[in-house]
Amino acid sequence: MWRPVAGAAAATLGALLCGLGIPLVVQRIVDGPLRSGDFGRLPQLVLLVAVLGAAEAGLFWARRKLIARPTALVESRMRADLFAHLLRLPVAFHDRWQSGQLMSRAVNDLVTLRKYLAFAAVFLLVNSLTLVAGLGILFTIAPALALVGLAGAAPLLLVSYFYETRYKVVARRAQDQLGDLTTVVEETMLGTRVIRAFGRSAERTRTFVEQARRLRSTELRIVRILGALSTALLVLPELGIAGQLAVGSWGIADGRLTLGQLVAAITVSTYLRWPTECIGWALSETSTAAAACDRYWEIRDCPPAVTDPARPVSPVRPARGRLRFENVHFQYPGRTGPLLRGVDLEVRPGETMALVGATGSGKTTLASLVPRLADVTAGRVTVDGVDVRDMPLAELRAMMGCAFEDALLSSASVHENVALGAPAASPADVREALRVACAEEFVDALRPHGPGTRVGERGMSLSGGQRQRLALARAVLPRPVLLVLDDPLSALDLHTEAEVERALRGVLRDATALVVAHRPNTARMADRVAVLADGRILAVGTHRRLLDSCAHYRALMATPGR
Ligand SMILES: Nc1ncnc2c1ncn2[C@@H]1O[C@H](COP(=O)(O)OP(=O)(O)OP(=O)(O)O)[C@@H](O)[C@H]1O
Repeated sequence: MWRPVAGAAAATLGALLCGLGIPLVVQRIVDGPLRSGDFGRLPQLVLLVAVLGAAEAGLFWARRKLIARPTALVESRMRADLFAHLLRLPVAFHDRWQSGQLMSRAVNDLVTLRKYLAFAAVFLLVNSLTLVAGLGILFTIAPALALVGLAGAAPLLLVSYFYETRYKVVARRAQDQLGDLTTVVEETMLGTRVIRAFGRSAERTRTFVEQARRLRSTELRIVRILGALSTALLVLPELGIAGQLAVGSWGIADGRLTLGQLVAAITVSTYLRWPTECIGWALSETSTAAAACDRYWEIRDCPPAVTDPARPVSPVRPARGRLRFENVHFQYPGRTGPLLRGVDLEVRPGETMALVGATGSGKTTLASLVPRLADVTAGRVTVDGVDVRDMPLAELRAMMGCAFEDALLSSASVHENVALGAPAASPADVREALRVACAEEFVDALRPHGPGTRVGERGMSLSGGQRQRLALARAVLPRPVLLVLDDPLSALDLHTEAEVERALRGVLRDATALVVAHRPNTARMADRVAVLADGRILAVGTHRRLLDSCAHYRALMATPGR
């Protein structure tokens, strides 16, 4: 990768040197043929100017071609790395961060970085070298004129520093505001049903316009800063050139300078205006790229909370599926006090345990500790006696099937969605899972391709109950030893619920299952029920026995809608 980068830098340097060579030939023409009237060598010198000009253009073209591939590679590698990292970060991280901010970092900021590496960084390096080389040439042509030019350009350093510090702050603000704007668009598109149903379209539009207005005013500020900077970059060298003309004319009158020296010096100075301007632009791009880098590393530096163990312990083979929570404590970062404070619970091999509790009591959280979507703060969760934190993550997750309340599907086909956890599954396997989840009939009726039909973004072309049945099919497809189902029947009508229940019983017989349950029907289906209250297991028993012995359970089951 470094070869094309070095090649590109060499090509740019060569191009700029060709450009700088032209004034030297011009000096020869003015002080030679034009002065003496002997035009014999003029065609060669003119040809040399043309060759240098053509070489300059050709080398610029080569630079562009050479740099494109490595910078695109850097961009795509960084993006892939960030994406993989995002998937390793804890669920709590994603709950905290706006997805628009993450998207703008994974997409826009990396485009900014690629453009910087492809253009600005190379230009910054090469133009700085050109400036040094140009000044060297100026000094060899006419030291006095070089000093005058330098005096004109020196204040540029101060001016650049002044504007760059301001630009840096505003560039970062613009990138953050772009992230906020992306979030508004994303949330609005995802929540379009709710927004329209509650008549909030006008308000969302106002929010969007307000955010866009803020971004616009920040961008206008950027334009003002860059405008002032580029004016300074244009005017100050011009003043230097004016000074060179004045001092040069005086020198010619005095006989200390030749006309050729003055023309060459002015040509070099004029030529150096572009690198000077370019350095100003490249410095502002450096600030933008630095802000993009900061934003990238802000995410990349977040440590993944759930990682593979240093010394992994393989799950017991053949797995029996004994699931135990031993004195489990859990606290969400930033929350006061633990949510779970000493949960002890055992789910025997092949047993279905329903988990019941008031809203917000921590049922989903407790269930999510099994596939390690989060890790316990204290205590441990074991499968067949092995702490889940000691098992290789892939092996742990391969032995279990999960279905969550929100039944999230991606905009792929039904088959791809169901086979998410078992990509090698055959159409027959998928059909069997669909049968278990009572989804076969509606899936076959999907047009145009039945199970090959795409389900739209987040599966929104399906009803809530249909999505839930597909999520259930996805959980049972690999025939897992352990099933974690978070209220898998909540969006089903009573008739479908009874059907899915019947089919589920078959699957649940072969697996150990922890099922978060809100409805009595789901709880009744379980062998035993655990009641979660105040961060602990209040009671464990059969549905019938708990109805008789546990007032809290009775109250939960009596709540309308359960
Ligand atoms: N990522 C998070 N960060 C901080 N707090 C969270 C997070 N996720 C959930 N909580 C809080 O933890 C508590 C328990 O949430 P959880 O979803 O586990 O409850 P639940 O019993 O499953 O509720 P429900 O029956 O309504 O689904 C709630 O007060 C919730 O606000």
